[in-house]
Amino acid sequence: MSDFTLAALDAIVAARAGSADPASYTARLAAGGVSRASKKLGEEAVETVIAALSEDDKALAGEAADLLYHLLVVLRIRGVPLASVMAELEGRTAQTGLEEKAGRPASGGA
Ligand SMILES: N=c1c2ncn([C@@H]3O[C@H](COP(=O)(O)OP(=O)(O)OP(=O)(O)O)[C@@H](O)[C@H]3O)c2ncn1[C@@H]1O[C@H](COP(=O)(O)O)[C@@H](O)[C@H]1O
Repeated sequence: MSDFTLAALDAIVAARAGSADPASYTARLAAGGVSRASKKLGEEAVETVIAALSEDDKALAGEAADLLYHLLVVLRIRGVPLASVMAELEGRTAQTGLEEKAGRPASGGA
């Protein structure tokens, strides 16, 4: 299993979105603004659904990768840190009391 993380991809997206490199797809997408990037995100979401319903596992993994990448770009353009999304997910896990099953110690306290 790969050690590559969403946080590592987010760091790459941050660096590329802030660059003026004309070869960078991320830079071009970020320069296009939230409207264009959100449209791309929607297209990737639809392609992921189609892959889930009618394509093989490799195709689904590819579309899911496109979807996560474009989501990170939209979050970056909007200035919403990935950490905020992870904190939201962590909070939901804590609410259900399943932290230990997720491989994390319970947060303790009362
Ligand atoms: N993970 C990705 C990634 N996933 C998808 N894509 C790009 O997303 C685009 C989506 O494909 P489409 O066919 O829908 O889009 P398109 O027709 O090329 O583009 P549009 O004109 O429709 O916008 C492709 O150009 C892919 O290359 C990505 N581009 C970049 N990354 C990561 O970002 C890093 C930096 O990339 P650059 O910004 O290009 O240097 C890379 O090293 C990767 O780690």
